Amino acid sequence: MTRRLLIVEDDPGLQSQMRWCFSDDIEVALAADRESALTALRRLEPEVITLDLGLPPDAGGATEGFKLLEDILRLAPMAKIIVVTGREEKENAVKAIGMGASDFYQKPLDADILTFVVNRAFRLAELERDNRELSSHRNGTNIKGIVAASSQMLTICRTLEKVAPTDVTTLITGETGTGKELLARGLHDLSQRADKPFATINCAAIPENLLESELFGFEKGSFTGATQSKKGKIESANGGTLFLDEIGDMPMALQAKLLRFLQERVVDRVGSVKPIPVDVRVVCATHRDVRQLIDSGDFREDLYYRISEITLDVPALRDRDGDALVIAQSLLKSLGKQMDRPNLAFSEDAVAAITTHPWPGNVREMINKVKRATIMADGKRVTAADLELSSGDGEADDTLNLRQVRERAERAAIMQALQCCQFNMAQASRLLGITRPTLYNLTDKYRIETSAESPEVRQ
Ligand SMILES: Nc1ncnc2c1ncn2[C@@H]1O[C@H](COP(=O)(O)OP(=O)(O)OP(=O)(O)O)[C@@H](O)[C@H]1O
Repeated sequence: MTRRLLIVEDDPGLQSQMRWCFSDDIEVALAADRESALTALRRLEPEVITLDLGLPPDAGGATEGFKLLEDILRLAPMAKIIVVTGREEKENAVKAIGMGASDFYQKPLDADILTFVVNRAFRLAELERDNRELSSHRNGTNIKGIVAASSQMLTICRTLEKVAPTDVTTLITGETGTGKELLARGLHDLSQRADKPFATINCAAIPENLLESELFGFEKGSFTGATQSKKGKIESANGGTLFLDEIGDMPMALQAKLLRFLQERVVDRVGSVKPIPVDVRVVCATHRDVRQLIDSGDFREDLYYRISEITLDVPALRDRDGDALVIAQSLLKSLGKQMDRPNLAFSEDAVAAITTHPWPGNVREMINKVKRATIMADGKRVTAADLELSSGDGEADDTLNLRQVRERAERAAIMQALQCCQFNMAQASRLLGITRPTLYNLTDKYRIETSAESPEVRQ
């Protein structure tokens, strides 16, 4: 890959001396003032810039150089800037480093030292780039099954990774299908309890009269039909994690019993007076607004404080910037493989529809739609109609602001171009009419996978 260097120097003699310090494998652009430097910056997108602070109209001072430094830091924050100063200008060099320059070089020119400093800056830029690529390939998270690119979801994942090794009782809230159960499993998998049981109980799915014995177990003869004693879910999770799904639907009478368990860490089986100590980590989830349930008298406030030592509020899919498309791509890939239809790709109208649909059923709704589309698609293109979505145009949310609209359109166009070119960056950048470095910057910005090998979604 060609390295690109911008030399900003107003002295023509020094310009050509510096130019000849670098071999052919470095593409060099020269600029003698702020304006031409900014033009070259946009055109070349250099990884490294040498910047003489003494530029016209203040060739004897450094005001113009500092203004340019600020511009570059704003326009190309990843570029490595080496400020070039005179012997007596140590203070300016220190100030420039403080502002964000990565290194400085003092005149008079010494070819060996200059090439050394510049090569070191290139190396640093490359390492940082590799690092960014690695973290985007890691898909930003260590949580199995979670595909996420949005800052909203990545923040949740980072918090979860911190909370997982502790034993704090965690409440996960969010709309249906947002991934609460997946995150609860993630908490378990990343904890020291990972090789112990993960027991789940859905408090809304079990009739009230059975829930108590399901949770706490029962002794033989404690009720008609109890022909032998049985452990409850809490006991069966001993050593591991107990996941109480839809905790907001737990009947009041049981809430009191659960509270006692959380306080004393013993269970009383139905029909027994002998408390049994149990060591479990408790994770709860609900799609309901627990505060409202407390206000309406349907949920105990003291229990709420017990279960929400840490709360993770999982945002709806429509509120995560860019996740819908990344998850849809991942689903298409894994479902395509499962259904023996590899190499399926979304058409332009499908990309637009995925990005603008509000996804009231969140990822679960998306799984159903992509599954259907994988079956229905003719040829290799999956259209909005295959997904049973209208094609996006005119459907955009009224609340969208111009920046969001622009970003969504930009992301959709990039995804489309990458798919058309089988993720060949050079071809995709030509198709989009931008330079390859710009395309890399945009894929970094939107955390778009730049290879066809994107991670997969579990169903
Ligand atoms: N970020 C994600 N990446 C990939 N798959 C996801 C993601 N979030 C959820 N899923 C998938 O979506 C489906 C629904 O997720 P999950 O059951 O965890 O949601 P939930 O919030 O617990 O739903 P509910 O409230 O209805 O119980 C699952 O198949 C899950 O694997």
